[in-house]
Amino acid sequence: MPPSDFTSIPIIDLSKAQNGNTREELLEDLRHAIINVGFLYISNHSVPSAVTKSLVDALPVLFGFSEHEKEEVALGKSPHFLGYSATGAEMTAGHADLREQFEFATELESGWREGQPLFEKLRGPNQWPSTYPALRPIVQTYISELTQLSEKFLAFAAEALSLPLETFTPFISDQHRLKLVHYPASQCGATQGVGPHKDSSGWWTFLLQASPPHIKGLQALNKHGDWIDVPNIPGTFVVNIGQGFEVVTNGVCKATTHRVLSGADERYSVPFFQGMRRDLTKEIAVGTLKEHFGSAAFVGSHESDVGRDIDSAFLKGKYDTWGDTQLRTKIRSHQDVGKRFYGEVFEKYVSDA
Ligand SMILES: O=C(O)CCC(=O)C(=O)O
Ligand SMILES: [Fe+2]
Repeated sequence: MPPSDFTSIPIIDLSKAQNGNTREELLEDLRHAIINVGFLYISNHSVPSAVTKSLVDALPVLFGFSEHEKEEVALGKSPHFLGYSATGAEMTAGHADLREQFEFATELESGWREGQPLFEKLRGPNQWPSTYPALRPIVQTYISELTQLSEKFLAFAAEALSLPLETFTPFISDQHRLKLVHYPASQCGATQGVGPHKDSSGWWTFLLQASPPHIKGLQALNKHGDWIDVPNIPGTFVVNIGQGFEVVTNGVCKATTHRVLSGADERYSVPFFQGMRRDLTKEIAVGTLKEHFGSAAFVGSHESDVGRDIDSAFLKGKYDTWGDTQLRTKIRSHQDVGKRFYGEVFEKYVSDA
């Protein structure tokens, strides 16, 4: 069986890094996971359990908001695509997703000025619900912890791929995004919570499955086309590769397709999308590590892959920077925001194949 035909998701214990004897084992396991699976759990990650618990406890409160309270922070009002979107507002793989979500990001001022690239408008403040002031510190603490964890993880990833620890740091954005997601119980058997996709928001995704372990839903696709369950293992985060990282590693580390099935139980989850620098050009993204990832050390991992072509809107599209591609993706999935705040490029971005 080729190594990429995984049938379960590996668990990487980050505490192994503290001991010289187990560190090599950790790096070897990680190398296998990021080259051959694209999905993994991390345990002993050092994010305090009190931080995750506060966030998990906030979810039923937040999603229990009245329509009026949700409307107060509607994503449709934000040029930065931050806020609440209702069930059915998003489509994946041609079907409406059965989920509602609040999107937050690293808290930033909107400093866009005339003459700057339009994608700089993606940067800007969150919308905080006025009736739930306790939410802001909970979300901000969580974003700050996950920012640190994701940076620490990138250093491990670099080491596992035989690169200097800081290699990936210059690609990281000042803005990371966090979605609080609620999949309502489905009335009619298993339906699409979110359809098959690869994460397009950037580098890596760090997902907290925020419902009890018996509630399943997340699945990853292996090379045989089998859907492999990714159950909630308490105390872990699920980590998966985004399309940006796939591009920078020249396709050696693939963004793995995944989906969520909704079922008889409602489910909560919280993906943190580590952001990629908006002004990153294709030339730098592809060129910087081309030689390293084209070397013989990675040939074995390539050969059984059907699609050596990287399936990336960034590479396929007509836009030169990651920021332009991100803006296009956001406008296409939230056309009301696109029309309202990005009228000058709306038609171009939406009609462009
Ligand atoms: O809810 C989940 O478990 C995964 C969500 C997801 O894949 C996404 O939002 O990109
Ligand atoms: Fe995803």
